[in-house]
Amino acid sequence: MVRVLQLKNVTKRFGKHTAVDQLTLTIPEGEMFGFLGANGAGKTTTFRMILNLLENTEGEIFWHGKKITYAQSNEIGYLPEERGLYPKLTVKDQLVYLAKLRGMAKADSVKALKSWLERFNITEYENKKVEELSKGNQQKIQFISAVLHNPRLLILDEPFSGLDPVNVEMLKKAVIELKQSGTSIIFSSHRMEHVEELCRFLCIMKHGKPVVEGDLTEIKRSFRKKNITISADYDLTFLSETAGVVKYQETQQGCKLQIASSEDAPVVWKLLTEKGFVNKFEVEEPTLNDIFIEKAGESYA
Ligand SMILES: Nc1ncnc2c1ncn2[C@@H]1O[C@H](COP(=O)(O)OP(=O)(O)OP(=O)(O)O)[C@@H](O)[C@H]1O
Repeated sequence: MVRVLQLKNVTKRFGKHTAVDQLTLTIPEGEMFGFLGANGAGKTTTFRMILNLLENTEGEIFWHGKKITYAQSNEIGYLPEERGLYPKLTVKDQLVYLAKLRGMAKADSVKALKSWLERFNITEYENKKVEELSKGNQQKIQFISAVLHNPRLLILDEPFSGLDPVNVEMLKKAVIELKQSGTSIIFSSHRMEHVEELCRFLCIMKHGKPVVEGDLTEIKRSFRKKNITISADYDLTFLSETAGVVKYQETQQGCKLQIASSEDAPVVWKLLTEKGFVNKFEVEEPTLNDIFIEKAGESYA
């Protein structure tokens, strides 16, 4: 595995407050890495240190094995959660200017911009001021500004916020294609289903430290199975009162249960079979949302 970026024992303190605490992390090349955490967990602070916008208090950050410097910022694209376009400038002037700051020749940036605008069906906005665009279209422009200079590492913080479902799919497709063409991506989002769909590796932060880290499939396997989907022709509401059942939710075909521990599953099964025929009894892997709630203590349902 080629490592595009490595953080070793990186710490950031603001006065007495430790925002990032001895963080060690590897971002593999050409993969999409989910970087998650509750509000205030230290994600943005970490991004700012990677981008050299903030100095780390302790630890080291490596780019392809060498200490990262400000020069590498040209190889990184950043879509911050706080959007930062100049409202009074036109899309073209602004994006060409930002690409120039990252070392891109004007002719190349104009060409790349036209192709991205076409791809996102917004060619008519090239010479419009940013403030004249809808929120969703501003979001697409901000995305383009992060990718226009063909970065090797792309940091996306809530890239799909404010977009309608059609545009979410459009941006998602663009992100997947960038990954397939070799761009390494750090993806931060509170939308667990997006992370689950897109990321192979992830890290969940809590109070500046990782609490879960690794390959998503392996992470899921290592968590105990606590969700059961049940379908039967008789009334299942008695399960809401059953010991070991933490959550009972009625569905069209029956119910979904969350149990306290995987040992409760055979107990539930026994109770059901005593009552009658069970059409469906499926013990499922936890969702990323379940894992997040358990480990980071916050719900994003
Ligand atoms: N410039 C600063 N000065 C002092 N404290 C800061 C500063 N920037 C961040 N912090 C603190 O550091 C902690 C981590 O903040 P950070 O913005 O990195 O969290 P986050 O994970 O990005 O949260 P969110 O999901 O809400 O964006 C918070 O407690 C925050 O208040």
